[in-house]
Amino acid sequence: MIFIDACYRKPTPRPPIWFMRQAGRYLPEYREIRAKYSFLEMCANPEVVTEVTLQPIRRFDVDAAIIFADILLPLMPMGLQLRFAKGEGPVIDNPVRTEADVAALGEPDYSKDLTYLGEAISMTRAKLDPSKALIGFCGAPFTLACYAIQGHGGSTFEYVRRWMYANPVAFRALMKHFTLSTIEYLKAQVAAGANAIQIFDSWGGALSAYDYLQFVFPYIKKILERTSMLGVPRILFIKNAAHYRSFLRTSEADVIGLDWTMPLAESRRILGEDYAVQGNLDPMILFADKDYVIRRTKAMLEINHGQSGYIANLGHGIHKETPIENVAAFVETVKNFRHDDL
Ligand SMILES: Cc1c2[nH]c(c1CCC(=O)O)Cc1[nH]c(c(CCC(=O)O)c1C)Cc1[nH]c(c(CCC(=O)O)c1C)Cc1[nH]c(c(C)c1CCC(=O)O)C2
Repeated sequence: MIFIDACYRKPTPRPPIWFMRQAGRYLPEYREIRAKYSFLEMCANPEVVTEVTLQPIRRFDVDAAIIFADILLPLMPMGLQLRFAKGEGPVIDNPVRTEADVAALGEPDYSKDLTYLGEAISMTRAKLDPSKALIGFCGAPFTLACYAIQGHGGSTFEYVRRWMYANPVAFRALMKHFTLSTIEYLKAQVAAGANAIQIFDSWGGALSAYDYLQFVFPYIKKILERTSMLGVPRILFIKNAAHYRSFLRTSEADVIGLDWTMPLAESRRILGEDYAVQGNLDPMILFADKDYVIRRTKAMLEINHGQSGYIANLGHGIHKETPIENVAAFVETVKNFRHDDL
C-alpha cells in the first residue's frame, strides 16, 4: 500500500493521494443515496457505509478510503443527544455545562455500542482493493469538547474557551473522559480492519500555543502513546495549528496533517525528519479553472520533490459544491507525477 509506505516515510514511486471528506455531498452518487436516508441512518447501515466509502475510490481511484462515519458518533453512547439539523450542522440538545454533567457521561463499550461501525469497516475492507488503505478516524478530545460544551459548531468557540478557563477541573475531567473513550474507539476500528487512523482536531487551532500545551496537547499525546502498539500509522490533523508546529514534533504521531496556512517546506523543516506530512491544497482552489488547479497541484508536488514521507491531500475537507472535473484533475495530476516530471 503506497499510502502506508508514505506514512512510514518509505520511498514510493509517486506521492499517494486521498482527500478529506472524499465521501460526501459533492458526489452525485452520494446525493442519490443521501436522498433516501438521514445522515445518521446512513452511518448506522453498514451496507450503505460500505457503498459510500467506496464511491470516491471507484470514481477517482485514490490510494486510501476513509470510512464513512462522523467524529461525533461516539458521543451518542455517552448519553449526549446528537442530531444533524438541516442547514445547521450537528446539534447536541443536552450539552455538558457542569462538573456533574461530565461525571454523568456514559462510558461506551465498543463490543456493544456503535457495533455498526466495526461491521462497516470489516465489510469495506473486504471489498477494497488490497493495494488501498482503509483509514479509520476520531475527533480529538478538544474538538469533541467544543460540540459537547457549546452544543453546536461555530468558528471562535468563545463559549468553550470561556467555560474552559472558568471550569478548569471539569474541563480536564471531560478531556480525560474523551481521551480514554477515544483510545478504545480507535482500538475497535483497527481490530475491525482499519489500516491507519486520523485524529481530527478541527477546532484545535482556537487556542494560544500556551493554552493548547496546558489544556489539550497532553491528551493528544496520551492517545498517540496508547495507540502506538496497534501497528498502524497515526495521522494528527489539527486545523489552524501553524502556531503549534514547534511542539507537534514531540508527539508520537507518524504523520502530521497540514492545512493551507502552513507552508509545506517550512513545516517539514520545523517538524524534522521523523514525520511524514499530509496536505495541503486549499479546497477552494478546486473552484478555479482547471489549468490553475493543475498548476497549483504541481507546485505543491514539486515542493516535495525527491522527499519521501509525503501524502497529497487537501488542507481541509472538500466543499460540497466542488466541480467534480476539478477534483479529477487534482487527483490525476498527483497520480501522473513522477520525479522526472521536473
Ligand atoms: C468537525 C467534524 C465533523 N465531522 C468530521 C469532522 C472533522 C473533519 C472536519 O474538520 O471537517 C469528520 C467527518 N465527517 C464525515 C467524514 C467521513 C469521511 C470522509 O472524510 O469522507 C469525516 C472524516 C462525514 C460527514 N459528516 C457530515 C456530513 C454531511 C452529511 C450530509 O450528507 O448532510 C458528512 C458527509 C455532517 C457533519 N459532521 C460534522 C459537521 C460539522 C457536519 C456538517 C457539515 C455540513 O453540513 O457542512 C462534524
